[in-house]
Amino acid sequence: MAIDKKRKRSEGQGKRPKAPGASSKRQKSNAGKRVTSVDSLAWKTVDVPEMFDDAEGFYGLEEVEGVEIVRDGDTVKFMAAAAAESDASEEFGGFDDEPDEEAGEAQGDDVVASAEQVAPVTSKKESKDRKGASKGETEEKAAQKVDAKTQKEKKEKKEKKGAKVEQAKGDTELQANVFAQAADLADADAEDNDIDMSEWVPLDLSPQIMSSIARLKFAKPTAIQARAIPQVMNGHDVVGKAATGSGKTLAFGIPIVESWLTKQAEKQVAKKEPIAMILSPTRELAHQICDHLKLLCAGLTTAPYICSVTGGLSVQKQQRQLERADIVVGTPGRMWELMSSSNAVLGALRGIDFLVVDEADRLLKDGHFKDAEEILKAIDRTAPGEENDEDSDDEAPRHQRQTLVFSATFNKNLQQKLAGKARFNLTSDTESLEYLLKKLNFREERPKFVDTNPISQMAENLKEGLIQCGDLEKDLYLYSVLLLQPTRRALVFTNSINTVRRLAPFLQALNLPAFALHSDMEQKARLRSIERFKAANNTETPSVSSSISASTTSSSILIATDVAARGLDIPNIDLVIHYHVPRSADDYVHRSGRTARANTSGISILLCGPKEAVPTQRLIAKVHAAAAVNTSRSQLASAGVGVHTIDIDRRLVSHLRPRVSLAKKITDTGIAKEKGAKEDDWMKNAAEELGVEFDADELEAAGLWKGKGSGKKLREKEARAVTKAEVKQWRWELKELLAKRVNTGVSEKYLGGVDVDGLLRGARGEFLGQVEGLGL
Ligand SMILES: Nc1ncnc2c1ncn2[C@@H]1O[C@H](COP(=O)(O)OP(=O)(O)OP(=O)(O)O)[C@@H](O)[C@H]1O
Repeated sequence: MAIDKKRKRSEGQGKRPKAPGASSKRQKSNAGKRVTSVDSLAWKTVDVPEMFDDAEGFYGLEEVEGVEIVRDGDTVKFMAAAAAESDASEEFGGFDDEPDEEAGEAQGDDVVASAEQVAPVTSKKESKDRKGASKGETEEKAAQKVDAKTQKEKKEKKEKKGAKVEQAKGDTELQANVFAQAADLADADAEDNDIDMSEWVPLDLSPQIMSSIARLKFAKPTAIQARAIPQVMNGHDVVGKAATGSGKTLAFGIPIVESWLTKQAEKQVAKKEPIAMILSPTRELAHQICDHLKLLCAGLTTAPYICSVTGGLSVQKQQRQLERADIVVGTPGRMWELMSSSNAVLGALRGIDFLVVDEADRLLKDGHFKDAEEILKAIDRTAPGEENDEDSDDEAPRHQRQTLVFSATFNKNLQQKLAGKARFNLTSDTESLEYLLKKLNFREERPKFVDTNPISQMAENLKEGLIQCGDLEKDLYLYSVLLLQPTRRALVFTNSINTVRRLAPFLQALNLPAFALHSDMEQKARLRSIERFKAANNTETPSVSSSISASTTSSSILIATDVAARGLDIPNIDLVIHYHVPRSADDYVHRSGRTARANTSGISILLCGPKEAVPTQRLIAKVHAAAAVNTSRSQLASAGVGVHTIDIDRRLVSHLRPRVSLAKKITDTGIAKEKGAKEDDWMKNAAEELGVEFDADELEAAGLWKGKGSGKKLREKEARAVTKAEVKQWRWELKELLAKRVNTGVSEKYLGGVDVDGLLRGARGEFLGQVEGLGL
């Protein structure tokens, strides 16, 4: 008998499998049975796809065997053999047994015995139910499965369930978004049939995956998916290059899940070992890939368990998740930490079928290469403790696993090297990117190189603009752009953490909803910032209206360092602003790629100060070089290829200047005071330790110097001297200014019909005449 203790939810895809042995008439005889309570029965969690099992099994569904329901007048009784009762037996129906101290231990065996007993009696029904549960599983196999359930397994299951509940609690923050999307998917189920999936057919995917893709409403594969998926499914190593936002995650995700499903169907998954390890350069991207794959698997009857392993979150929890993972997504640092501290984990990861290096050009350099190198070395070792000799890498055995390397940017040399067309030049610099690429130890001599954007690296519907401004005017122009270019979400990139720390409160002072993201923040705060940025979604896109006030601008703004440049897939980012010119052309491509994703459109704007002019020119030339070679000058102009110079209406800018000055003064004062308080604390502690008296003025005088940075020090000192009353006054003035509307949209030719004075009086506004938007 299977009883749904909780209300059943629709499984989403196909019929939910019935619990094995479901039948109220399965027992022919009541001999040896007694009346018991529902809670005293030996309930077992229903075996379910792992990903749904995170919190409480299959939506909390439990089953019990060897029990008969007897109706006695208005009362329903449950007749069970002692074996089918749990150790938590209690008084029911006049029976008054002492609980057996060892019942818990005996219970498992008893249930197996009970299942064996009932199997022949219920075989017909059971077999029917099982057909619904898993394709082609025979009655005999089902019976064997029941046999194999030892008490040990049950214990493990219980422990696992505890761990799962804990994991689910801890992961709520990370998974909230996925489950919200999953709920939407469930609602969308009914419409699945409307989608024409014919363009996916040549990829020869399984019906389960096709159905999952249909649920995501992806009617056709993107170019990289269409070209890379068959190569991966045919067992090749693949190096994939495609524009930002073009669906690279599923280009490797779909074949990995396919492979897992095949193994599962062929019962090749003997013990719990991951089949894929996906390395990502940033924590946020790792979580996102994990969520993305979970979403793909949300409709599968049996799904792989996917987990993320990243810094900043509980190591123990991730260790537990890793032990049961089928697909692991992680950042190299934490991944190596877990691998190097557990032989079991290390051993399991040596057997992976797929190694994915996402954003490879970034992951294999920066601060990640050391850990990435350790990981690569460790998974190629043949036995624990056996080190590969770095000098004899050529002889390292080619592994059976497939290596998949993806990014939107690979420089030309690197492309050739990845494609096996260039020789490696291994000199003394063993920490070079080339060296690490060699370490990838591709299975094939030449991986398949799939390049879907050989000419332009930029997303197709991206418009690029450049605003020239003074070095000290960037705040003003940033604010002006945010007002003039109404967006649902805007992402502002800076080159320094300090600028993020300053710009977020600066924009907040101007009543704009700004959030900060940088690598110096606690991981939970980082994730919270992204969640808030995503949540504050004003679906109404404001247009350049006849008046500008704070309410007409972006519904949310994220100020970030390059930690947000790679891979982040946040819907409805319409605008990317480069507050500082990026350090490299590749950074520009990736930063700009946070907008205009998946065939949507977007704008990327560079704020360029005089000092940045030369690097900016070089950067633009590099990014658009290939396009320029293949396109005539007039074609370039008409097609909008390249970066357009934007002239912002100077009248508007000068009207906004007083607000910006006030907001800047308020913010700088706040930051200087906070910093000063911290420094004072530090000095006090140091003085205390030295046993001397702390005199702030004396110390400050001693610390004054006239060299580099002295101007900043002086400004900070002045800011610290500002009184609370002064700050209060500034705030009041700023409030007044922000309450004013800047009337911009009344075209001069209509002035005759407009009561301009009234308009100005009523709105306490300032009339600027017609102000165009950014003109992009
Ligand atoms: N076949 C498809 N049809 C429509 N949308 C898709 C398809 N495949 C993926 N997408 C969507 O496109 C968006 C971008 O995908 P993804 O994040 O994988 O891009 P990417 O190429 O990895 O970008 P980046 O280079 O910035 O990391 C995602 O929101 C994803 O859900």
